[in-house]
Amino acid sequence: MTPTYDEIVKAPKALLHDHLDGGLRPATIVELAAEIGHELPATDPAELGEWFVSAADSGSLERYLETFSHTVAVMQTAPALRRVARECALDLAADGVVYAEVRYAPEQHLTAGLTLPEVVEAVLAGFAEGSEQAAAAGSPIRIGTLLTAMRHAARSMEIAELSTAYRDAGVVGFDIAGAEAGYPPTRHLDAFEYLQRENFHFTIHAGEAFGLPSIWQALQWCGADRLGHGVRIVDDIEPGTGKLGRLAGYVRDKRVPLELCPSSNVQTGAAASIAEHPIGLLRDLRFRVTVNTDNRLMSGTSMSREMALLVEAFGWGWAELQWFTINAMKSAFIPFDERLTIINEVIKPAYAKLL
Ligand SMILES: O=c1[nH]cnc2c1ncn2[C@H]1C[C@H](O)[C@@H](CO)O1
Ligand SMILES: [Zn+2]
Repeated sequence: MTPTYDEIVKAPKALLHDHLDGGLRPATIVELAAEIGHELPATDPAELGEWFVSAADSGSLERYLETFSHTVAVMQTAPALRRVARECALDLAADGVVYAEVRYAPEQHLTAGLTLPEVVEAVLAGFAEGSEQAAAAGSPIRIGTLLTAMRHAARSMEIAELSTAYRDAGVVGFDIAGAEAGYPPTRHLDAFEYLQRENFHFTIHAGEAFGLPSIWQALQWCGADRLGHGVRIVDDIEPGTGKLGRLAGYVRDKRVPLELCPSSNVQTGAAASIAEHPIGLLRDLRFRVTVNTDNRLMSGTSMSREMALLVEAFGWGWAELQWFTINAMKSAFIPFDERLTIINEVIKPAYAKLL
């Protein structure tokens, strides 16, 4: 039986790659912008939502990223950050996401005078509040935070230290994001080496707008646990035969998790369409594939919508959706026993009824 969108919403899902500043409710942006006098391209929430999707639909990562100036602008105070985080937890839970790792770059939220710890604490408080409300409403969700450093900037060591300082308070990992071409991950090698010495976890946006050298550096120089996107690994797979080059072989053999984000890739030009997205090939070749939203606002999407699009494009069923979900849970940055509990007590029993 082909899973329908409504059925997919009800099934438990796990999400590893979602940006806090890429998932605001349009109505919240309108309210927060009015409070601080920030000018928006539209003040009607529905229109604003459409504006984000069409502006992000740009064919280039750089232009896609320009849309974040409006979301980041309204996330500069503790109450605003807390609200955005609370609503993020509620929206993900309402979509049936039971485990999510949500990321954002604390260094982008300092323009009104907050300190880095104040930013982190406001977001953690918002996630805690939202998760409590979601559980009370019957949709429990566990949220782990990833702190991102911007790859064009020079604060990665500071953000890495901030991540480990809050590791027992809900921060489960570190990431770098932003324009990829011209900003290789090795620029931040000191931060990654620090995190390795601290036995901490990190993922790196790599292989999205730039190809194999970026993936190779992220893994072999920086020691990334996972790849944010990583979709360009297909450049190391021979068309037709599926023969893997050395790097693709390494990624598959080591079960390196790929945080694939289909709709986002179509918008930035990393994939021509959902149907032509390399996720089909990567899944057939049994890479450790996960499905993610990246930026729900900019893509007008949700975890359930991404899965429904894949079901439609590739004819996949519950077996594949369960596989993606378990892959994500296996690749999460929370402790092994906690991952196993979610797999065995939440995910498997629910999919057993659907399969
Ligand atoms: O897909 C992406 N690639 C690179 N950078 C991204 C992507 N989505 C969001 N970002 C950036 C813009 C945000 O302001 C920042 C932190 O979440 O991360
Ligand atoms: Zn991303």
